[in-house]
Amino acid sequence: MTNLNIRNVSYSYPDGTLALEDFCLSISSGERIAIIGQNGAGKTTAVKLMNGLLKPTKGNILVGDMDTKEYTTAQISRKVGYVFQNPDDQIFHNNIESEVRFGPKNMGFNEEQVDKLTNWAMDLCGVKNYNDENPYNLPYSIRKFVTIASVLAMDSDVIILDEPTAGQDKVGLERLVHILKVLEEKRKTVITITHDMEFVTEYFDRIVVMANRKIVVDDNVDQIFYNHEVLEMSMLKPPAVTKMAKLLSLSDGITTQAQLLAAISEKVKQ
Ligand SMILES: Nc1ncnc2c1ncn2[C@@H]1O[C@H](COP(=O)(O)OP(=O)(O)OP(=O)(O)O)[C@@H](O)[C@H]1O
Repeated sequence: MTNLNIRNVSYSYPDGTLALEDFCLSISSGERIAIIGQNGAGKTTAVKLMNGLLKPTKGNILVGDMDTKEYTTAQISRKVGYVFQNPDDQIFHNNIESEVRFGPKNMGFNEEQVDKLTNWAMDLCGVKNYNDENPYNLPYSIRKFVTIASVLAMDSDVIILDEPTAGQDKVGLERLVHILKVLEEKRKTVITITHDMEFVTEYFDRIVVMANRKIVVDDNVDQIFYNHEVLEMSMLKPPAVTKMAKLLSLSDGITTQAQLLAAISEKVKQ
């Protein structure tokens, strides 16, 4: 069980760019959160701070009772795993199994545990068949699943996925949804950054909307996509399901396909 507490955090990159300003967020163990918002809002910076890759310029981040400023990135990533937006920024072995084994091995798991975690993660992410391949010879979508497997194999309590649906076809999306279900069963905390609103509404409960280095809203899905002011401010487009529900003059709060179908069949009955 690892809670995250981000307290009044600001972050400036070495060139002076202020990417995050007075950012506050508390995440309880087991939550499923999507962070959304315009390009450059500070989403990736925020999650890199949660996993200790970056350290706050001001304020503090507590991962459980560990202040990220007092621990190395390797120590924090035992609790918070981060799957990079671009797999090529993460992969550094020329063989998939070595890539996936690296994390659990370095975390001090014994050989048997490393084998078990590596096999489980490679299987779940569908990359076992590519075992002996050099990851760089594989398509982008598969490379992304290699990086997801590498993070899952570390068995951290919190898993952060940066744009996991980017470049995925139907098969990839189905695999991703299956992975999310398995993580939910294991009561892992899942945080995703995404521009894919269908993905947000179907699989996440709590939405954090960012704009201009700050959080502008932190709420449930239905509260966000029916709030015109928030949509304008954060330049978000509501999911197709919500647009259709509005066109059909159905009740507010419809964000998933199941809700849309239920509302239409209710209307037909009337
Ligand atoms: N290494 C860096 N050095 C300097 N500025 C950076 C660096 N990385 C990001 N920035 C800047 O920090 C701000 C926040 O960037 P960040 O990547 O966190 O935003 P984001 O919301 O994740 O954007 P996107 O949706 O485009 O990925 C932007 O102005 C960006 O240009």
